[in-house]
Amino acid sequence: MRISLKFLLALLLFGFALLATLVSFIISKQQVTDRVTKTITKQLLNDLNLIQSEFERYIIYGQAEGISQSVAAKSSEIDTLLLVVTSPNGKVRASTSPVDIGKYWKQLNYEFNSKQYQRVLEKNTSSVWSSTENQWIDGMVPICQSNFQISLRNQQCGVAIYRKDLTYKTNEVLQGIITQSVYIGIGSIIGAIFILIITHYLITERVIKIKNILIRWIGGERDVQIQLNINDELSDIASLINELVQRFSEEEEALQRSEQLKQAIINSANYSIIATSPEGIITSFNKSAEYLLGFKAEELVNKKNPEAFHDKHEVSRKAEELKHRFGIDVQPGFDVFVAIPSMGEVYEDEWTYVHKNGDKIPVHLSITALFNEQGDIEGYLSIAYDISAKKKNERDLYLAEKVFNNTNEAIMITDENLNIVNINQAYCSITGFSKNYAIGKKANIAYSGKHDKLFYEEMWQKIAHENHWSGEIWNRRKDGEIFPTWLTINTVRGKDNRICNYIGLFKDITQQKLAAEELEKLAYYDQLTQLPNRVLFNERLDRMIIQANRENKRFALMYMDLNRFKYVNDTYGHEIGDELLIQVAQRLTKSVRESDTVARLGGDEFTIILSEQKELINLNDITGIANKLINVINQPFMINNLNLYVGTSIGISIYPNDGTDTSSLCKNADTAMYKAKESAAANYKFFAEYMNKENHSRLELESALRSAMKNNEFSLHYQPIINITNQKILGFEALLRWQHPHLGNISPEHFIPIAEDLGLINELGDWVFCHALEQLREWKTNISQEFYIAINLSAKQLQSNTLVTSLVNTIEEYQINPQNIHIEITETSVISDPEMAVKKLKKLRDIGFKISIDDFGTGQSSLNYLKKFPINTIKIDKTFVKSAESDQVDMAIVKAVLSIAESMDLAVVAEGVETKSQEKLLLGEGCKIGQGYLYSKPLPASQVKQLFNRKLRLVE
Ligand SMILES: Nc1nc2c(ncn2[C@@H]2O[C@H](COP(=O)(O)O[C@H]3[C@@H](O)[C@H](n4cnc5c(=O)[nH]c(N)nc54)O[C@@H]3COP(=O)(O)O)[C@@H](O)[C@H]2O)c(=O)[nH]1
Repeated sequence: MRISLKFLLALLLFGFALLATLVSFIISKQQVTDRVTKTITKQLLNDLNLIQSEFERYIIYGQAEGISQSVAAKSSEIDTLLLVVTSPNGKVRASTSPVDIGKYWKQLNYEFNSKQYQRVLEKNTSSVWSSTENQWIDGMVPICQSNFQISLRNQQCGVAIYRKDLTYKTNEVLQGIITQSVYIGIGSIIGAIFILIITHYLITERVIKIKNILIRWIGGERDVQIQLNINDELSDIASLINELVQRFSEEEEALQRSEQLKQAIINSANYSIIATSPEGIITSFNKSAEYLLGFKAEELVNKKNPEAFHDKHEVSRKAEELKHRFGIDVQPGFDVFVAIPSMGEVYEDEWTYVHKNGDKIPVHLSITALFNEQGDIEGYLSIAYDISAKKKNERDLYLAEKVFNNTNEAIMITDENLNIVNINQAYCSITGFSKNYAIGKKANIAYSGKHDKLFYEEMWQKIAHENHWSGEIWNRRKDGEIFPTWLTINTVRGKDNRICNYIGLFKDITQQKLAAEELEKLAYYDQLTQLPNRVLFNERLDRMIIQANRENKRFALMYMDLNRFKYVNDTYGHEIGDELLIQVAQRLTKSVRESDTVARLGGDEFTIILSEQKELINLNDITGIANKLINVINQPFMINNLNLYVGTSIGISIYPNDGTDTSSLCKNADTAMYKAKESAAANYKFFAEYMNKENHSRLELESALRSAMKNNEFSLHYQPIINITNQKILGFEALLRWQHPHLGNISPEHFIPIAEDLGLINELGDWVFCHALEQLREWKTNISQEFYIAINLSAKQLQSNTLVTSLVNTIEEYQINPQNIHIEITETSVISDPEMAVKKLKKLRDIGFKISIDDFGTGQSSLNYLKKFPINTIKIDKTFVKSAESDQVDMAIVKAVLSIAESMDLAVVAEGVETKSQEKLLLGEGCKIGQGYLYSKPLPASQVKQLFNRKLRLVE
């Protein structure tokens, strides 16, 4: 039970006041009682003496009634309780209580003391005594009847018994004492209150103040101070407390700082620090532990270790290990961690922590028990750090050792002076040197001598600067064989950055090199001719341009393809074609210098880079080389007992005149080659700017051609085909004309190839076919004479899958008999796919169309065609007709054609008959049909009708 000081003080003061009052009252009361008793006793003795003398006088003088009167008088006195006077016989003579008179004194019920009575009589003296409870005082005095001369023995005496009230007097005095005590009590209380007030201000209130300040201080307020206004012992105590508090605060602050420092150290430690209670409850969990385990401290503090972040299987395993290692009984659980620390030793082992995300982290764990002064364990401290890197290093080292010993690549480790420190098994196997032999020797034990001093100087310079070198190097085996390797050298530097080791790693690349060479051949060389292919050609041309540019030189590039190669290929098969290409490659290579590059770009296309040594290339030299090349290619090729003839066309571009880059040089040489092909005169051509202009005008034509059809710029002209013997018109050849609004008349020789290239030829061909048939239908209604229309089909048209259907649809549409249509094809148009051409032409012939071979003799003419193809007519090319008179060969060709045609029952039309003498010559050789300006130029349809009305031979 808590009693406040204030209350206790008040209680004590008031208690003390009451007690003092009470004690004073009791003491006063006793004193008063004694004093009153003494006074009354004295007074009683006095009264007894008076009574004795008075009553004995009454008796002596025989005035006994005086006794009764005196007794009666006494009874009125306030303190008289009783006055009895007895006679010598003991009977009551007088009494304050009349009823007693006459009674024997013993009979009276007043508790008289009989012994005192006897004694008073015997001794003749008065006697006084008080009642047991001090209620009254009895006094006895003898009352004798004789005078004083009478012997006492003979005297006859009674007794006067006088009882005085003590209580009255006592009460009267007590009343005063009580009043006095009340005053004392009140005074005491007032005094107590006063003391209490004084005490409150001087002590209680200040003690409470001290208490409150202390409470605030305990509550955490450190800047509070006890300020007491009176300078006394309490203020001394306050000062002492202030000082104490001050010191305590300072110590506490220091402690806090030290705690914070400790916590900061713990938190900033790279180690995970976890403290637990002796039972394994986590009490502290530092930042590193949070980082390592992914848990926040508040998630694990108060949780039981090891459940939180240990793998229970590992815990069980470690328990078993501890049992075996130390023979101690360890339960799987917290016990595993503390079994050794609880014996006062540090437990260290490798463990696996389980991160919050489930990751396993290998750690080095050490656990120490924390003992208090009594030697009891207060808890445990576990310090752990992540050893993943160490583990990885160990693994890496293990792997490195495995790799070192098991790799197929040779490894050599030297010290900084290039003394061999170690070599692996692969090194021994590749070089033949044993470990025992190699270790301690210099790194160049496998020196091949194949590289010069500069090579090694550059290599070591690079290693010194870049710590690394790799490249191809030749080494020598123990048996002396040298072999290529791909070597990598790395340096190992110490902490002071000085080289402490070199690591050389190489593999035997003999096979790789062979394969690479093979690959290079595949990549850079044409497999058929072994000449550089397009890739290598481009590289060399690039290099050539760079070199020529640097040295301010010129060089020539030749583009060439073979004439009639396709014919050979198609006629004799690919094997012959391939062999021809091989021989061409050989001849070309032999015809130029080694420093020149002869390349095959594909098919029958070859290029030659003439790496001119002189400062300025001599055009005459190039011409000479071109002629030489043409000449060697013109020589017959003997393949499989066949004498094959092919020619070549060469286009030449010169660096830097005709281009300063590969693309323009190639393009221009190619253009020149096509020009050479077109030109009958020379089989080589230097590129000239005009060729580009021609190319430009081709582009212009292409664009114009695309819109010509819808602009109605095409028309057909018709040239009659004449029976020379009677000058009658047998038919007309429909010839396409293109009248461009700005470019004027454009020859079909120019635009037909372009239309083929642009894919417009089928549309254009259909247009020609429709218009020619429409015209024929019209003529048929107006002209009675029977004649046919010859219509030209280009090679591309012949390849079209819809050709036959399209022609059939058109003849049906215009109701024309196919017998009246002569389809003219050239030899070259069937060459690309002769089988397809035969099939199509047979279909057309079966339908009823007539087939003519145009320009016969100019292409790869072959009697095979005449035999295989379903031909009705051969048209001898105008070049033969033109020069038949002057050129015997041409004349022979004309004759041969006429003879073959006759034997095969084919009609022959001589083209380009311009003169009468040509007509005569042809007629003389049996050629009965002609076409040419001698009879008529190609005319528009409107003028054709007149041809029937007047004599032919418009051109003389
Ligand atoms: N696929 C198609 N080819 C066509 C078509 N129209 C014409 N052509 C072919 O274009 C080439 C050039 O034709 P063209 O300029 O019309 O020349 C023809 C005649 O004008 C010309 N000729 C006729 N007689 C003489 C002569 O006495 N002397 C002389 N110098 N030239 C003459 O010959 C060309 C006809 O030759 P050919 O076709 O070989 O019978 C030409 O190859 C045409 O085939 C067409 O619609 N489609």
